[in-house]
Amino acid sequence: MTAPLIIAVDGPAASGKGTIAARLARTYGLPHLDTGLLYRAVGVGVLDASGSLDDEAAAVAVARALKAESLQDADRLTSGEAGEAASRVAGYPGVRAALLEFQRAFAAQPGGAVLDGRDIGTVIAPDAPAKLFITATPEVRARRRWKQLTGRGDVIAYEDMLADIMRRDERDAGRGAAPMVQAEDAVLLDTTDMDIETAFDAARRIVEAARVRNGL
Ligand SMILES: Nc1ncnc2c1ncn2[C@@H]1O[C@H](COP(=O)(O)OP(=O)(O)O)[C@@H](O)[C@H]1O
Ligand SMILES: Nc1ccn([C@@H]2O[C@H](COP(=O)(O)OP(=O)(O)O)[C@@H](O)[C@H]2O)c(=O)n1
Repeated sequence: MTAPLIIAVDGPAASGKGTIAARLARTYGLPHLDTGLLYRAVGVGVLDASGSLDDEAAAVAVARALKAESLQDADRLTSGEAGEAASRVAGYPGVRAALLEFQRAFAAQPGGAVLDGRDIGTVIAPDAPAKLFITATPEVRARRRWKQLTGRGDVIAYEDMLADIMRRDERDAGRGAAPMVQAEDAVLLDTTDMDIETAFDAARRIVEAARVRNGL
């Protein structure tokens, strides 16, 4: 029996990792988990309970009680407020520990899986045969996220979006618990000058090379 095809897709905000991960999942007929949604749901859960994002115990309690229903409100979870709250609670080791098993189990499905986030290649699925680290300049990423959010009616200035993204990058890369970092064996894909189609083609070629290398 061949080993399962686990595809780990990491990278900073609005680099295009979710878009690429979803398309890879469709291409290979694999289930896909956007792990950022888990952290976003915890952040929103703390805010909804009128808790403080500085309160680690409150965030851990929300993470431990997380249910599938908490992942349904796509509009709320993809808001700028949710992204900011997510990156605040994601720094707490207790929150990460509470979400670890679910993600590991998802990655370990017999047929394989695609997961995207910040620590998939380093912590959740360190043995994944295919690992990508998707990036782009902060300016291009801010432009993409600004277009995405204003396109659905959110009101935000590009300059504020850029500041949000840079602050979140710094927090995600600088934290002690599972910081955002390219895994040693991940392939870097810089999508700054690529449209979605070009970026996806490049990602698919990276996965194809990994399949050949691993006999999958
Ligand atoms: N290469 C690209 N060129 C232009 N827009 C892109 C590209 N990749 C993704 N996008 C768009 O940018 C936004 C953020 O992409 P997404 O995949 O959600 O990023 P991430 O998961 O890294 O936060 C989406 O609106 C998406 O359609
Ligand atoms: N595997 C993951 C996924 C997300 N996160 C955190 O959750 C926040 C939101 O993640 P996301 O992937 O939904 O964010 P975007 O890249 O889509 O903006 C990130 O800024 C990280 O702080 C994490 O710590 N680990």
